[in-house]
Amino acid sequence: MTPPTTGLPAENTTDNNDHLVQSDDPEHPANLIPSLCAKFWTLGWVTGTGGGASIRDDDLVYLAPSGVQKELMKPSDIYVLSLAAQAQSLSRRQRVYLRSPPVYKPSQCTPLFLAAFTKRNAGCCIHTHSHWAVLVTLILEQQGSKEFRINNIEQIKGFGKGFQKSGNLGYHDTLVIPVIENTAHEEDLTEFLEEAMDKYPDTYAVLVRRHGVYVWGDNVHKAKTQCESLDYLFQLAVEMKQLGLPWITDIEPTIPTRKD
Ligand SMILES: CSC[C@@H](O)[C@@H](O)C(=O)COP(=O)(O)O
Ligand SMILES: [Zn+2]
Repeated sequence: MTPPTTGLPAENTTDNNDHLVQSDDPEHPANLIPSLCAKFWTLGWVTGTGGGASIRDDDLVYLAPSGVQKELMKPSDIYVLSLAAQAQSLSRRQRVYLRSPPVYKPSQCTPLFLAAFTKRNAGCCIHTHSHWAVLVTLILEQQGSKEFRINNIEQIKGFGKGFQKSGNLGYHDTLVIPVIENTAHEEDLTEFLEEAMDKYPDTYAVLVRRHGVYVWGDNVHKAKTQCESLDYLFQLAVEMKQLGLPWITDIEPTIPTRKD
C-alpha cells in the first residue's frame, strides 16, 4: 500500500524518522499514548475507535492514527509532527508529519489537539467519549445551557486555576466547563473549540454536545488527573441530577475554630 503523503518535500520523505517512535522508555510519548489509551478503554473513554490522546514533547507532537482500536495501538502506529514546521505550512489543513505509519490516516482530532498545544502550551490533550460527559451535555441541552458549573465538591481541587496561573481551584470555587455543539466532521469542531478557549481562558476542558470532552494539561500527569477528576464530577453530576440535587450550592466558606 502507498504510504500517505507526508507534506514534506520529496527529498525528505525517504527517511520516515522511525527512530522518533522507538524507545525502551515507557514514558516516551510513542509508548505512553498506546498504554494510556489501553487504560482509557477500560474506563469507556475510547471505546469503538472514538476518543484518543496526543502528547507534545517540546516541538514534537505525537498522534494516533484515525479509526483504529485505540486500546490496541503500538508505538509503530504513531505519527509525529513538528509544531514549528506546521506553523510555517502555508495551509492550516495541510499537516507536516516528520514520521507517518505506513497504512493509516492521522486522527481526525489532530487540529483540536494542536489547538491545545499552540493556544495553551499544553503537554498532553485527551479526548474521551465518556458516557458521563455525553450525559452532562444532554442534561445541559434540556436546560438550554452552554456551560457546566459545579461547586462545593472536593474533587474540584483536582483542577489548576487556569492558564499561566499557579495553584489549584479550591473546594468553594466554581468549576466552569464550556459546551460547544457537535459538527458532522471532527475537524470542523476546531474553530468552536478555539472560540471557547478564547472565551474561557482558564478552562482546561471543553465539552462537545452529544459527543464527549477534550481535556488538556501542562503535562501528561496533569491532563490525565484533570480528565479523571472531570469524569468523576460528570458522573457525580448525573447522579445528583437523578436525586434532584443541585450542582451549585451557596455553602459559605467556614473558618474552623480550635477548641484548646
Ligand atoms: C466512533 S468514530 C469517532 C470519531 O469520529 C471521532 O469522534 C473520534 O473521537 C476519533 O477520531 P479518530 O480519527 O479515530 O482519532
Ligand atoms: Zn470524538
